[in-house]
Amino acid sequence: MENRYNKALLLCLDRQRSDEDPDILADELALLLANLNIKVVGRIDQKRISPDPATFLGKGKVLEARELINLLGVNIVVCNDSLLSTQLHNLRSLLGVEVWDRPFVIMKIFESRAHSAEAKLQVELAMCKYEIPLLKGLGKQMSQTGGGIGTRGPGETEFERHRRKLERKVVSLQRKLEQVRKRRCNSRKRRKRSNISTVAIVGYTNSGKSTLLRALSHDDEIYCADKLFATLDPKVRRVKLPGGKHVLFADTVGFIRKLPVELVAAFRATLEEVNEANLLLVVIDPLDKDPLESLTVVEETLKQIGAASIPRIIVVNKIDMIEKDQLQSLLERLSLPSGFEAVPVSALKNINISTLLKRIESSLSRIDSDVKLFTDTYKLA
Ligand SMILES: Nc1nc2c(ncn2[C@@H]2O[C@H](COP(=O)(O)OP(=O)(O)OP(=O)(O)O)[C@@H](O)[C@H]2O)c(=O)[nH]1
Ligand SMILES: [Mg+2]
Repeated sequence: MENRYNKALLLCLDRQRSDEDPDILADELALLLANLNIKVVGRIDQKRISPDPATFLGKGKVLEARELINLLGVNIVVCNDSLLSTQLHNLRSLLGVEVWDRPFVIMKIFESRAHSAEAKLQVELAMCKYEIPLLKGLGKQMSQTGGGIGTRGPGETEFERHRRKLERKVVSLQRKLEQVRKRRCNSRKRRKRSNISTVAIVGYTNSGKSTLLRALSHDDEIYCADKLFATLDPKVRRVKLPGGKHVLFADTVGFIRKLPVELVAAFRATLEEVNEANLLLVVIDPLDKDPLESLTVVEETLKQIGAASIPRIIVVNKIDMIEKDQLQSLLERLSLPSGFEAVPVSALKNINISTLLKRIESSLSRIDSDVKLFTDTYKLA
């Protein structure tokens, strides 16, 4: 776990877009950093339509940041958005401390959680893909300014050499991951042949997906924890539904606002499990600052990975933690935009799990009969 840095200053750009609440984004970034044992000690905000191309926030705000860094003993600055290579390196040299952006923070957490060979490969690929564009142009910039960051850094050729090394590594990692994809693809094909339906459990990170898999499968070995991205090696469990039919429940890697594209691409092998599911359980955490906005993020990510058209059941989890009227109002707010009826449960306290199983069973049989109707019509045509 990263502990070289422990006191962070946030640089927050408020683009004033209605779908982005700057406070939610900043609080979430602080939580992400807390998962790396880094404490946020200060925050600088700026309302701007777009970031400053050279320094992310404007020059005045960067000077303000420099003062705060000295005053508060900050050793890392974190921006609440993606940084371009120029912005990253300018900020590092102007502020004199390490600078990260939000995608990098998420990748550092993934890196710290990756234990299996497959998860490690996927995170390594994402890291390389993230680093390459940051190195592009840096060599030129360094040679023009006559050195590296500060006065000592490597010159153009060294950056170029490093970039080429990373590019070769990407090719070799992609080759290895292709083998993983093929293996997973074959096991999915076997499952399909055995005619067993798969239900994927998706949702925001820490919403209780793995706990729900535990409750559905009665397998206490499944790893659950109060931390972001606890699951990077999702498990699949076979469960008997009340009517006697068996299904497979597949846990998945959690989603988050602005999940780095490099990670989505690298975790393709894992995320393909979602694409091929017959039904999705979309888990919502009512303790979230804005559960509906989190649901929108999940829906957008599902679209991004090509799983938007899979039928789904919304599962409002952790109902043991909220009042009845709070739940009622959430259920009402959910039914309108999503058009799906939601099932309230507590995965931890085993509340309403049997109702959920019945709902899953009836949804699957409806899907089966729709597929049959489609196939029969197709055969007749
Ligand atoms: N009170 C309460 N806590 C719950 C419930 N379900 C899950 N939790 C807690 O929420 C935290 C996260 O649970 P996980 O099941 O690991 O969440 P996840 O969605 O798999 O998280 P990631 O794998 O990190 O994306 C744990 O501390 C669980 O004990 C619930 O129904 N009630
Ligand atoms: Mg999990």
